[in-house]
Parts: sequence; structure tokens; C-alpha cells
Amino acid sequence: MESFQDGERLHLLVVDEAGDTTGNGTWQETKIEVRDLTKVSDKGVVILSKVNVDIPKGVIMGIIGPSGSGKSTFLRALNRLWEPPRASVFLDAVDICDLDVLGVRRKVGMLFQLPAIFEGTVADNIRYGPQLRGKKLSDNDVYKFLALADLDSSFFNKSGGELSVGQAQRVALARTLANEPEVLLLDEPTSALDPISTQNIEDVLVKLKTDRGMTIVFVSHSIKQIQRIADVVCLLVDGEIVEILKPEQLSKASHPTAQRFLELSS
Ligand SMILES: Nc1ncnc2c1ncn2[C@@H]1O[C@H](COP(=O)(O)OP(=O)(O)OP(=O)(O)O)[C@@H](O)[C@H]1O
Repeated sequence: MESFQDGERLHLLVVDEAGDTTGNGTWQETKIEVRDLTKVSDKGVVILSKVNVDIPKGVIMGIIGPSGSGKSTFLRALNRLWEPPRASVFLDAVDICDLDVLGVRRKVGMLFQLPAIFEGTVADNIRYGPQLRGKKLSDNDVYKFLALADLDSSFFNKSGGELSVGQAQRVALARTLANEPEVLLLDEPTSALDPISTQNIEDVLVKLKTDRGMTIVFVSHSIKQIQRIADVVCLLVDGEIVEILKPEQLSKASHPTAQRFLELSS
């Protein structure tokens, strides 16, 4: 277990003794570095306070913490949905503020709690992102992205209105994957879904990590979900990362608010 002081610089926190905990290569390579990320509201309320973390390439990182602790704000900083201060978020060692914003959002895709399906067919939705970049996906490409999100070919011509929320979430995932992101951010992606749809999404995420080495950061209120799929967990309390742990170490979290939160959530 690791505990941190304010502003302490963190490095590859959870590489185990063997240096390889994922079974999918080591965690030696950092995909996203967050350095002293701070946000203060117009009214002077601290929303994020000197958040420091390295997100290793090819892992699933779960973000957990009480309501209002800054989880969504943190996630949104990673693809500039909230514009972070300069030199606080680095993608492959480059300050994301120095990158083209649309390029950042393509490389760092994001999925929300409730999927918004655009008008038109599922295929239109999947073609949308590449089309913006002047790339026309063939039908076969569309089927490929459907399959990645565990959707069969019957979905190709469906409209948003014909989808359950769970199916719509997988279409939203397929649409994000069509942009060929390197990182996937998910803000409570299964909180509106039934257990089977939840498991479908979880299976897809694990497969994306295992088969494609994707880096995945997701916010969840479910400790059980974190334990099922995350390789590493960040615990946020009052805008600060108070613990970074392996999921199996969650019960050992030492911060008092973290302990209370975990007791009540389990
Ligand atoms: N643009 C903003 N201006 C002012 N306050 C904000 C802004 N965005 C978020 N906040 C506040 O910052 C705090 C953190 O919000 P955030 O949505 O990141 O928390 P969260 O941990 O994701 O919460 P939840 O689990 O309820 O979704 C909250 O108190 C919220 O009201």
C-alpha cells in the first residue's frame, strides 16, 4: 500500500516484485502522467488538489471515492473536456495542452454514464468519428468495431430508439473505438445497466486491455466492479488522491474517510 504527501511525485506505483502484474507485459511504460493537477472553482473551492499519478500503459485503473471528491473532474482533465493547467497532464510525455485538442480526444476517448446515440443508424454512429477525419469506414470496418464491442451484425442498421440502454452503451463504445483511441476514459459506464449488460461491458474492457494493450481509466462507485476488472485503484477524497492500491489491498486503505467510504460501500 502507498500513502502520499501533498505534491509528492509518484512513479509506477504498483509494479509488483516481479515487475509484471498484468500478465500482459510490464508496467514500466507510463501512458499518462499527472503532475500537481489542481482545480479551484470561481468561488475559491478546491476541487482537485495537487493530484499526482502515473497511469501505466495497458492497465485498467479504477477511480473511486465519495460523491463530489473530484473523480469526474479528474477524468475530464485527461482529454481536455476540462482544460487542465499547462504542464499538469502529459500523454506519452507530451503536455496535452501542446497537442491539438481534437487529436487528444481521438487518442483519449471517453464514455459517459448515459450513452447518447446520434440520429441515423448504428453504422452511421460508428462512421461518424472517422468521417470527421476524412476517413470512410467500409461495412466490414463497421462490423469489426461492432464485434469489438460485443455486438453482432444485426445491429448495423438499427436506430438508437431500437436499443436498450446496455446495447446503446456498447454502440457508444464501438463509436469511440472507431476513432482507434489509445486510452479509454469511462465515467460510471455501467451504473445505469443491469448485471448482464454490466458484465458485457466489463468483459469488453478486459479484452481491450488484454488483446490491444489499451489503457483504461474508469470511475466507479462499485468496489466489487473495481475488484473484478481493475489492476490498480486510485482513491480520491476531497480532491486529493489519498491512496493508490491494488484492488485486493482496498481493505487496507488507511485514510479515515477512505476507510469509512469503503466500509459503507462494501
Ligand atoms: N465547473 C465547476 N464549477 C464549480 N464547481 C464545480 C465545477 N465542476 C465540478 N464542481 C464541483 O467540484 C466537486 C467535484 O465534482 P466531480 O463531479 O468531479 O465529483 P465526483 O467525485 O465525480 O462526484 P460524483 O461521484 O457525485 O459524480 C463537486 O463539489 C462539484 O460540485
